[in-house]
Amino acid sequence: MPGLLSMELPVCLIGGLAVFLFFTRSLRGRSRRLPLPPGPPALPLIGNLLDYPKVSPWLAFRDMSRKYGGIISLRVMGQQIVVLNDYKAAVDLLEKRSSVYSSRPASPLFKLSGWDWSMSIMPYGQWWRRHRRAFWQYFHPGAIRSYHACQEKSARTLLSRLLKTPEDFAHPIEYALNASIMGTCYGLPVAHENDPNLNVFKAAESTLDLMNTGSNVLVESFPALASIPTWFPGTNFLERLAQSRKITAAMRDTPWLDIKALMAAGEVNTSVAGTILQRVSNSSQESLLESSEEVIGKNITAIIYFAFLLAMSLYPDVQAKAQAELDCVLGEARLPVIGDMESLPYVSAIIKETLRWHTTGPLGMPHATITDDEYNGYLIPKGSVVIANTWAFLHDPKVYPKPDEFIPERFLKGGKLGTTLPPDPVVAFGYGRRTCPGRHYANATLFIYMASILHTFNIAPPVDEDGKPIRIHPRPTTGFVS
Ligand code: HEM
Repeated sequence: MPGLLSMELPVCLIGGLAVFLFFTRSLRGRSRRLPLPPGPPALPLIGNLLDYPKVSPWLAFRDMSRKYGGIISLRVMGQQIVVLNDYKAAVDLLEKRSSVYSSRPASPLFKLSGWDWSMSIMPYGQWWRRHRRAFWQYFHPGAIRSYHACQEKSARTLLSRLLKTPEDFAHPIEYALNASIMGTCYGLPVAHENDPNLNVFKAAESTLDLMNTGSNVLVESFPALASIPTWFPGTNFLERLAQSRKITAAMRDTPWLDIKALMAAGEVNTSVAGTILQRVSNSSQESLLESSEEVIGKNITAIIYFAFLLAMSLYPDVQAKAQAELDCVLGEARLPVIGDMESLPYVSAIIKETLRWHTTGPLGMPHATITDDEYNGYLIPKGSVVIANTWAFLHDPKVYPKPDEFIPERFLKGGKLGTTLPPDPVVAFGYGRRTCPGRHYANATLFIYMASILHTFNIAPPVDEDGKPIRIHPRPTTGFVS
C-alpha cells in the first residue's frame, strides 16, 4: 500500500497542476475577452488625455460617474486608468483583493527627482514589504505610546508660539509638527530659527512641486527625455532634477549623520533612528540603515489643522461644545494629555469630521494592479492605475447627510462615539495593504494639538477694517494633498 500511495502522489500532483493550468489559462483567455469598464470615448494616440480633469478632479470624476457608473475607465497616453467612484467597488478591490491592487504606478519622475527610495512609491513586492514591516515595528499602536511625551511637548510649544503670533498660525503649526517628527524619529532638538535639519526638510518638500511643472510632466510620459545631453537648449529641467536628487539625498542622510556623531560621543538616543542605529552597531550590519528611510512622515497633517481652524471659525457652536467638554473633564487647571482621548468623545468626533469634511488626499494615492482581474463583468488589466475617489465616498449625502456642513454629532450617539453610525472616515488614510502606516501616530498628534488649542484659545474669523468678521470660503487646491 505505501508503495502504491507513493506512486499515486506524483500522478496526483501532475494531474492537479494540469487542471490548475487549464483553469488559469481559460480564465486569462476569458478575461482578455471581457470589456473594460465604461468611460469617455478615447482619441487615437492620446486616448482620454483631454478628458482627464485638470482642476478638482474628484468633482469631475464624481460627475463623470453619473454618466458612466461607479467604475470608470480612461486611457491616457497608453496608460490604463480605472477610477472608483463607488465605495463598495473600492472596498471589494482595494481591500478584499489587496494582493492584486497594492502596487504603485511606475514613476520615472520620482526616480529622476531622487524620491524613489521612499516606501510610499515602491512597487508591491519583497523590497516594499521589508520597508513596511520595519516602519510598522515603530508605528504600531503599542509602539507609538513611547512618542506621546514628545508629541505633548510639541503641543505645548505650539501653544506658546500661537500666543505670540495668534494670527500667523501656519508657522507655529508647521514648526511644532516638524519638532514632533524630529523628536520622535531622530531624538534631535529643533532650533527656533534656521534649524539646519529643518532647512533640509523644507528644501526637500519644495522639490515635490517640481512634479507638476512643465517639462517634468512630459518626462513622466516620455522618460527618454531625461537622456538628452544637458548642453542641449531647453534642458534646464534636467539640472533642476539633478539638484532635487542632491536635496532629497541630504534630507535622508543629514539627520542620520548628526545622531551617529552624537551616539559615537556616548549620547543615549531612544528615538526611532537611535534604536535602529543601536541595533545596527550591535549586529554590525550597516545595510540595515536602509530600512529606516520611512521614518519621515508626510506633513499633510499640517493641512488638516488649517482645515480644523477654519471649521472652528465657521462653526462657533461646535467650538463652544468642545470647550465645554474640555472644561468639564479637565477643569481649568490642566492641559490635555493624549491619555485623555477616550474621555473626550466630542473632541474625537471633531477629528473624524475634520478628516471627512476636508479630505486632504481627495483621490488618495494611486494604486496599481499586479495581474489582470475581473470585476462585475469588466476587465481590469494588469498594470492599471487605480484611483479611489475618497472625497466622493466621504461626501456621499446618503451616508453623510449635508456632507458640506461640519457636523461632528454625526459620529456620536447619546454623547458617545457609536458603532452603528456612519462609517469612520478611515478611507482618508487609504486602502488595504497600502493603508497609511502612520495613522495611529497621526491621530494622536491630531488629538493633542486640537484639544490643546481648543482648551486655551478661542478661534474666530479675521475681521475687516470695520471690525466685522470676514467669512472665509473653503477653496480646495488641486494635487495629491488638497
Ligand atoms: C492625518 C494625517 C495623515 C493622513 C490623512 C495620511 C494619509 C495617507 C494616505 C491616503 C496614504 C496612501 C494610502 C494608500 O495608498 O491607499 C498614506 C500613505 C503613507 N503614509 Fe500617511 N497620512 C497621514 C500621516 C502620516 C504620518 C504622520 C506618517 C508617518 C509617521 C505617514 C506615513 C505614511 C507612509 C510611510 C505611507 C506609504 C505607505 C505605503 O505605500 O505602503 N502618514 N498616508
